[in-house]
Amino acid sequence: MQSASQGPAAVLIGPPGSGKSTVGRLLADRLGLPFRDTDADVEAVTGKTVSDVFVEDGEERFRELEAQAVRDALETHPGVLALGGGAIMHEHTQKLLSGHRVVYLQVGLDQAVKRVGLASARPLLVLNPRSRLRQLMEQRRPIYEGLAAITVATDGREPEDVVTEIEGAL
Ligand SMILES: Nc1ncnc2c1ncn2[C@@H]1O[C@H](COP(=O)(O)OP(=O)(O)O)[C@@H](O)[C@H]1O
Ligand SMILES: O=C(O)C1=C[C@@H](OP(=O)(O)O)[C@@H](O)[C@H](O)C1
Ligand SMILES: [Mg+2]
Repeated sequence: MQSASQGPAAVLIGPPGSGKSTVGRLLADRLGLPFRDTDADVEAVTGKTVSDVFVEDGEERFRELEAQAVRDALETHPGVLALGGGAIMHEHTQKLLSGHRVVYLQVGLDQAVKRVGLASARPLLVLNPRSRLRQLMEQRRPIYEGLAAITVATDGREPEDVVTEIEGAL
């Protein structure tokens, strides 16, 4: 692994269903480092689920809390950090990410729809998950690409295999 002066060993970005939370935890285990997920941080700070924060406080408030969680983690977390899929839309977060080991997990629309269907509720994808996902992925793709230091395709691959590729690239 490359040595870094500071910051997380890897920061995972990508759309919902790309596997950031799953692959991030496995990568941290593999590296023997702690794992952190900004969605879990927001839940810990608010004492609510991400869905409840969206419904009760609104998306704007969620984005503020998320940006704060990213800022804290980039300063203090030495392990693997998974961001929520939309965290990179925040302009200050984009600036903060430059210089970090940002790993972009790519996923195609079909796979993302399948994976999200299997996972817990995502408030943005409750209605019309396929068309919402397509819209989010098209809007965000240039940003994910622009921030990525390492890009890994995940379609048709097991999480363990994705982890092995990231480990080799770090
Ligand atoms: N490479 C993969 N192949 C198959 N299923 C996956 C893969 N990566 C993640 N999953 C599954 O997809 C769902 C969403 O994964 P998750 O890690 O929550 O994604 P994200 O955090 O990027 O939204 C979970 O059920 C997870 O087990
Ligand atoms: O893409 C998004 O805007 C979101 C993605 C979710 O995280 P995952 O990408 O881990 O699903 C979560 O932060 C929230 O539901 C909003
Ligand atoms: Mg996640």
